[in-house]
Amino acid sequence: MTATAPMYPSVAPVEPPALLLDGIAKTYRSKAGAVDALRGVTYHFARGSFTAVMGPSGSGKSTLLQCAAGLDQPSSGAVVLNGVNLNGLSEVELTKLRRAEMGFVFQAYNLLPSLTVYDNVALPLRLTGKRPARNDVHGVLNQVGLEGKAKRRPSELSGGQQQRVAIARALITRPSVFFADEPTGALDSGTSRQVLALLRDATDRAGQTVVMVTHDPVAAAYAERVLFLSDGLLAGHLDRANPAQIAAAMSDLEK
Ligand SMILES: Nc1ncnc2c1ncn2[C@@H]1O[C@H](COP(=O)(O)OP(=O)(O)OP(=O)(O)O)[C@@H](O)[C@H]1O
Repeated sequence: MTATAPMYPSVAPVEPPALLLDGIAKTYRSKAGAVDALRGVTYHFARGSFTAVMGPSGSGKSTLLQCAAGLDQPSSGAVVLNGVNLNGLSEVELTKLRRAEMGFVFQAYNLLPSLTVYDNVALPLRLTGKRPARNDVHGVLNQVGLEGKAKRRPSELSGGQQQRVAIARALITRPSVFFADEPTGALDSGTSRQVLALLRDATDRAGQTVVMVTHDPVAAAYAERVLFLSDGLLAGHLDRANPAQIAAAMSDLEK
């Protein structure tokens, strides 16, 4: 594994990174005491990159994703998305930015059970006040291989199909950054491959940026870079690694 020096560009890049984490730290305080979940993480995620984030349980992966997506605030440091510092935004501005620029794919698909597949996919556009074009909705359903399922309800679909609806819903706004937290955690290996291929495609064909937290070395191998977190800090990275190399690095970290 290669040590990950803070990836703060020494020369100004031609365009800002899709996502910059600038020294983010997060301390959770409760009656039981304080937990330093992140202890100063600096990293830039290049536009069009697919990065997996791995690390032992409790190393701070979910906290990193939550802070990066503006769902939680770091205790210190800054998150900058497409040149916009999230710290300076009001809750309303943050919600707007999230709806316009970010897509979310979680282990739990978070589909609305009473809506059809079509309406679930169209929802993010309706939330931004736009009238979804039928062709766009059918286009993303086609892209995820579910063109025949538009009128179904989520409960009538398999887990893998539901996750593909969730991906279609994330694709419809053409977000610049996708955040995925264990997107294949509940899926069998064949279905996982389809879902990961869709995320890979988002970076390769559409230049979108994917940040994916996973425990699965096979899933992580779809990313060109795997970042390892340990105890709230970046512990290193692997580039274009295969699942065996990723698993070996993980077991070293867990020793
Ligand atoms: N809301 C919270 N309040 C207090 N402590 C928290 C909270 N959320 C997370 N933590 C603590 O912060 C640390 C990092 O947690 P986090 O969930 O980010 O780790 P993780 O790497 O995603 O773990 P896992 O792989 O088990 O999901 C852990 O010690 C955890 O117990």
